[in-house]
Amino acid sequence: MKKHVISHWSYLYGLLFASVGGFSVFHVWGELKPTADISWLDVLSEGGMTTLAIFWLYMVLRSRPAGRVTQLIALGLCCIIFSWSMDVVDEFIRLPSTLLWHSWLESLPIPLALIFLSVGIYHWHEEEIAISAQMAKRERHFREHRLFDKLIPVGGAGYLRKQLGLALKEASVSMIPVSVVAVDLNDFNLVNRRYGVKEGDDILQVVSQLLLINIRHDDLICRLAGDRFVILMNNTTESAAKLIAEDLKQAVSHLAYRTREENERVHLTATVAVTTAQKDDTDSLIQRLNTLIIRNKPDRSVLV
Ligand SMILES: Nc1nc2c(ncn2[C@@H]2O[C@H](COP(=O)(O)OP(=O)(O)OP(=O)(O)O)[C@@H](O)[C@H]2O)c(=O)[nH]1
Repeated sequence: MKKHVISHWSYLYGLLFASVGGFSVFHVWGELKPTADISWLDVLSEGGMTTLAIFWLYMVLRSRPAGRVTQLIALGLCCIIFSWSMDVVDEFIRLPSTLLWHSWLESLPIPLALIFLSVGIYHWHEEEIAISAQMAKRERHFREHRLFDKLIPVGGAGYLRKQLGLALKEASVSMIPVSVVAVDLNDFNLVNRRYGVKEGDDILQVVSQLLLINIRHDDLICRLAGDRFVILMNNTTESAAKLIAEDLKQAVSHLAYRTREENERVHLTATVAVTTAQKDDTDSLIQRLNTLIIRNKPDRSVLV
């Protein structure tokens, strides 16, 4: 069943329609104020507030997918923009005090806006909790999207180093084992060459999702470089990490990815390496993992 979704343009049309209605009220019943009566400071502050609210609406519509939360927040912001823009017009045009419209135009949209925004923010909060639960394997102690890869939605090398540093510090106090697993695709340059870099990007995205699904809830996955992913496993012995690494290797080799253009099945294989921290710092641990990956690489990988 097709889901009913309000297009982002509808908010603009609704706002324009309401504003034309509001301006018409001023035009029909109002009279221009003499320049001396205009408070330019109020015009400036109310105009600035309206511009800011338009910017908020733009940011919300640009960054959020269509849906209930976006609808409620956009409607709330539309009410605010309408009310504040009427405030600006009010600085230039005087309406007779007998006209009820006058107060309604400016004051009615604000309580409506607060209701829309409150309900919208409540549902946004619920949505964030659900997203945070899903993101737990990608971000552990803090959220810093600067360190996140735009293409592959997991942390990059910088994020891994930060998290590894924290984990090693914690482990030195609590004496719990910290293991790291590297998963490196074999002959990925051939995939790029054969299907193009765009398809290669899509494959990397799919592989990152596949690894995410197959790691445990408390593990953290990051992309160390190109086609190399590293999973940080707190409180995990080397033998336990090896079992998971083997599962990840199997998962990659069973992935049935089909290319968009040729609808061809891409057979991927991966090399895995596992090591456990022993009085290591971040650099020595990553260096050992990289050396192990190189050592474990097969002479030739299979790409059909
Ligand atoms: N599509 C795509 N390719 C990338 C990205 N980052 C790195 N690569 C490619 O990944 C390939 C990695 O090359 P290598 O390090 O030689 O790895 P490999 O071809 O898998 O060879 P082995 O690891 O020795 O099996 C290079 O061709 C890079 O261009 C990316 O973000 N997207």
